[in-house]
Amino acid sequence: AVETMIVISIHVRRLDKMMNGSLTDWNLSVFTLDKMTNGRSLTVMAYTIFKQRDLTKKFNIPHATLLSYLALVEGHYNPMASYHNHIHATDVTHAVHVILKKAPLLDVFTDLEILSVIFSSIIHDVDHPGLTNNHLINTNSELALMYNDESVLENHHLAVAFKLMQRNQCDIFCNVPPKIRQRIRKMTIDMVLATDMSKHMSLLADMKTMVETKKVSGTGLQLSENYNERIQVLKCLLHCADLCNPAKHLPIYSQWIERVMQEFFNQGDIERDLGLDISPMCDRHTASVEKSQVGFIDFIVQPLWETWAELVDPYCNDILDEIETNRNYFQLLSDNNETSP
Ligand SMILES: COc1ccc(-c2ccn(CCC(=O)N3CCOCC3)n2)cc1OC1CCCC1
Ligand SMILES: [Mg+2]
Ligand SMILES: [Zn+2]
Repeated sequence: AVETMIVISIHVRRLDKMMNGSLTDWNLSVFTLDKMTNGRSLTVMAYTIFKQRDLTKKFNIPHATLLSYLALVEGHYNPMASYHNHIHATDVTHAVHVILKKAPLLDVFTDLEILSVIFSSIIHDVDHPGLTNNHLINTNSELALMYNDESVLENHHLAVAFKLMQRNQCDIFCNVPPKIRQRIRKMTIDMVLATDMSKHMSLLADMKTMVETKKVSGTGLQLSENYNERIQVLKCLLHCADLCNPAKHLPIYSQWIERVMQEFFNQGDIERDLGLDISPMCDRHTASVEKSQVGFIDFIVQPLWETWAELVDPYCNDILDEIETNRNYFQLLSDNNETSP
């Protein structure tokens, strides 16, 4: 473990130097970062963000404890999952960090809220089996049995993350007063449970309601002290970051598509072998990758990011433009596949 710490701190220093400033570059390639850090991109990214935001000092987090916990969590992401592995967590953590740096959010959230949403992004898919909630439910899995079919994966990610914190020298909140610890835990549970796709439509509806009321005030984002209002925005922030692939340059976005389809097709293969109905977009023999992405963007990603832009950050147009560019690219591919045999 000691040599891990030394190696990681070398990467952190190198990353800090190399990335200082460009860590807020939306189109940073986490794939390159992961190669550079020998598969430790989550620990290096998270540690660097904690340092840059002074969270270790503000919450009295011992450095060795932070590194131990981050390395432990990173090691509990599933390397066999082509999409839901530690690199996806690096990507979402990085996206949360960059979104929080956007002008209209700079003075909105407290240090506690910032710590909580960054912590949530780090752990939000830990020990993901590379299968969907529906699959786990339909196959009577241990996880579905454990969580009574309700947000099965998301409950599991949370339980694993907090369980790992009980390991020796891994309690990063050891110097945080109990009431504050409880508040971090509550916010983290609320945010990670909200990454369950089955909550997407209600989350979006609540966000649209906020946009309506906010339009009345007409200023930038003014949040009240009300917990429910504040956590609402943080849930959307993490959900947007979780669904940020179509908002990236095509070479990056394409790698994520390859990975998620590999995971989906693997699930479809299992379902075919079990004689179950094959989940939507999971049949490698019939799925249209391009058409699926156009639908994903039109029905989920674009409406979400458009609402986010209205609520939080009118200057989100570069992200909305990227989503539209990517959408049109896959629409074109899909049309061509139709015409040419
Ligand atoms: C790069 O492509 C994707 C990137 C991310 C997602 C995606 C959807 C929902 N989430 C949030 C987590 C979740 O609930 N999932 C995880 C994915 O599987 C469905 C349950 N993430 C889907 C993507 O493509 C799908 C395959 C063709 C169209 C949709
Ligand atoms: Mg998830
Ligand atoms: Zn995720």
